[in-house]
Amino acid sequence: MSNKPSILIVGAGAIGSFYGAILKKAGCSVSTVLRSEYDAVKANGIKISSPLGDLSYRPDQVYRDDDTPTEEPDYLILCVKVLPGVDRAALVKPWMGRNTRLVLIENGLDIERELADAYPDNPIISCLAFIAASRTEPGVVEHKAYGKLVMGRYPEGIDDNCRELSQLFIDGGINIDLTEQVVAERWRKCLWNTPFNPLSVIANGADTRTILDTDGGEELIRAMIREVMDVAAAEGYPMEEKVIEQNIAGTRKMPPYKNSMALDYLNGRPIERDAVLGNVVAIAKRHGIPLPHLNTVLVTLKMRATLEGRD
Ligand SMILES: NC(=O)C1=CN([C@@H]2O[C@H](COP(=O)(O)OP(=O)(O)OC[C@H]3O[C@@H](n4cnc5c(N)ncnc54)[C@H](OP(=O)(O)O)[C@@H]3O)[C@@H](O)[C@H]2O)C=CC1
Ligand SMILES: CC(C)(CO)C(=O)C(=O)O
Repeated sequence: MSNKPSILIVGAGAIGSFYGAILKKAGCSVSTVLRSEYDAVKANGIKISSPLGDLSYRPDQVYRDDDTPTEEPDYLILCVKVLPGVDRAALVKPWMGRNTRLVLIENGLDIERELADAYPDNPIISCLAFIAASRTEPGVVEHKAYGKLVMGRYPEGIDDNCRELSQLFIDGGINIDLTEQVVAERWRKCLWNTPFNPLSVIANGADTRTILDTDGGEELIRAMIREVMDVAAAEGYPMEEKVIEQNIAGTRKMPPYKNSMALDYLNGRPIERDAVLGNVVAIAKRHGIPLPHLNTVLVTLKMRATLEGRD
């Protein structure tokens, strides 16, 4: 029996399956809670192709989301999409032990609070994933590139749990940046996600190159990034002016890329509109900051959702 911590992944899609594989490589027992992909994973395990090699594995236990738990994990890693109507606190409830550390690997802003309120005695580790990965079939994941996690205790600090978990990820072969200020890092990541992800949906799943090369596209992205920066600054997270050009230049260096929201949209799955954009607009309203570009995109997405019968 391994003396490494036990891991339970709730929501083993692209991200959960990949980071589960990394912890499996590091010698942890890794179990999964699944919904639609239960049968496929139970029968065949999880198949992952990756530039890091074949990361396929069989989870130690494969649970359905309505199973009764037989174990209390040391770390519960939550990787479901952050969607309205999905009560993440209720979703993890059966699996949370008294000593379970709750780890979020999910996009969006202000997404920790509901879990911190529900589990005030369990440490929460918040992570930002810089990775390109997607599900191609049930139980099959394609990891295309990158993989770094930025990780810190929520709402701030770095504790022994962060140190232990980050070391396991490093042992499994990925880079980790530990941060004392994970909320600031969420804002920093949203400088990219909040403009690019929703805009790609409005533009029918456009990739980064199309967005930036379309006449007026780069200018629009620049204006949207600036709006996110204004809100971040009002929340106490000012950023240097140069990050705007750094985000644009960094994106131009990448091959044309469809972000996770574009892929959700193209595959007919719900999009994380509110976690990535709606929450930024709501926070701006509290500060009385006008966001002409971001608000236009948000309202347009809402109109679309109404027409498609999704809201
Ligand atoms: N993919 C990427 O490259 C990146 C993703 N992210 C972020 O990571 C997070 C996860 O994204 P990703 O892995 O791509 O998403 P996926 O859609 O691939 O995976 C989400 C998983 O959650 C499962 N799930 C949802 N509800 C439940 C439930 N009630 N019980 C059990 N499982 C459930 C889904 O199952 P089902 O199939 O049944 O719906 C699915 O397996 C998101 O916040 C995303 O924004 C961040 C950076 C990059
Ligand atoms: C930053 C990026 C593009 C990849 O990590 C992402 O967060 C996404 O695809 O939503």
